Amino acid sequence: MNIVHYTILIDSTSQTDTFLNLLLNDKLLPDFSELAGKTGALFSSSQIAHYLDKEEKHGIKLITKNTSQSLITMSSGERKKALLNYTLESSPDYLIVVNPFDNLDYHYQKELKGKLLTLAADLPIIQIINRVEDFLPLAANYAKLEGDKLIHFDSKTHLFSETIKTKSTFSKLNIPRPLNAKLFTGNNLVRLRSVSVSFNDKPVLSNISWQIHSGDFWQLKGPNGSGKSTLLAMITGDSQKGYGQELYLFGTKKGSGESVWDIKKNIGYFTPAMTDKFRGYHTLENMLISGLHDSIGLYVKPTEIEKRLASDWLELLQLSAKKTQYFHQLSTTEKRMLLTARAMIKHPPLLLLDEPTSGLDDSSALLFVSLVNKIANDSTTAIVYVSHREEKGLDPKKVFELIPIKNGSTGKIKSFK
Ligand SMILES: Nc1ncnc2c1ncn2[C@@H]1O[C@H](COP(=O)(O)OP(=O)(O)OP(=O)(O)O)[C@@H](O)[C@H]1O
Repeated sequence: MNIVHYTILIDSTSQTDTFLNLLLNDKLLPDFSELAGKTGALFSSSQIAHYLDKEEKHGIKLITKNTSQSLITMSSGERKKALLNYTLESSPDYLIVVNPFDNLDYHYQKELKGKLLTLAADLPIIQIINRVEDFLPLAANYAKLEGDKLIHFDSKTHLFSETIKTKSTFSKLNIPRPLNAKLFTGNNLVRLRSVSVSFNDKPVLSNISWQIHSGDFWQLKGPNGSGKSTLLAMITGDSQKGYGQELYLFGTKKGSGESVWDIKKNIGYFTPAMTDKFRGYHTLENMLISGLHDSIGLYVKPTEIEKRLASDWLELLQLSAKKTQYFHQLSTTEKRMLLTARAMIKHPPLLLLDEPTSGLDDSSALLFVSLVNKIANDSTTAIVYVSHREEKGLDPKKVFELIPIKNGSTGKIKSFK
């Protein structure tokens, strides 16, 4: 049997959800005529979000029915593994994989690549990717999704030459100065000494010691399940695991009467999942100003000074022309840049960026990274950037790497100075 595969390149203009919907409902004939009447299965982060929502809302176990853990408590890599097993159980006629290697560590990427290549002997695979390095070598039909249009290419080389079009980087403008805010001004932002964490007797972090100082630029690395999110949750005050341990946040020992708000006001935070929280009609200006008030929408009338500050940020992001547009009208890349600017607008002592480029194409990732480097250069805000990828152009000064061993991960520091 001659199996037909597809490779489809996407970027921040692609209307991927609409495309997938049409494809799965047989509405993309004649392009995919050999799939007509067949049942496809989807392996994507949107499916994980769908099942997270379903399992939470209805208190049922779907993709986690064979495990003792709920989906919400799993690490991103563990969720992807669970989704793949669940998807393949339904014996689909064809498989759509969207950015399958995002959020996965090197070893699981390799394992998944092998698995998909084996499956491809019998199962048509439609790979939808935005990073050239994620290309799975399948003899395939090649196309690019531009907006809602599928443009066909006769070879992989022609398709990928499309991605080399680099977008402009930032102007020489400095990042706008903050307004006066009562934030922590000390040098020792975060200090952990021999901190350990277990979940239900499963050790995750073992004897972690780490200090984050004002102006630091860290990359936080470690394989799937090594405890990166667990560590971040302790720093943001979202985990109770730090109580009774040597964990100091912004000059205060964890558990000495501080509120979560005392911690959070000193932290700017961005992770791609946040984009979905802003569903209403928020103008770009209001979105930015809401970062000064730590609110999701803006519920107070902005002052002229706040408006001026928002306008300066929009100029830096080259979004001034879209000032009166709504957030949901922006491209994926623009949304991420705006939410990062929102996290940074008050120049918090600490900025946490959790896999901020996952799901971005190569040139968008480069643009995003240049914003992060600019923030690092133009401010005293310390940055912690979590990423599995060796992010091209990213310029951290130190790396904190979690190394899993039997009793939980230990931390290793690498400094580039
Ligand atoms: N509430 C919880 N209950 C049980 N186990 C948990 C809980 N939270 C985290 N874990 C487990 O702790 C381990 C570390 O998870 P964490 O999410 O911190 O890893 P990570 O390094 O961020 O991984 P990834 O790169 O896959 O996102 C995982 O094995 C996870 O299943």
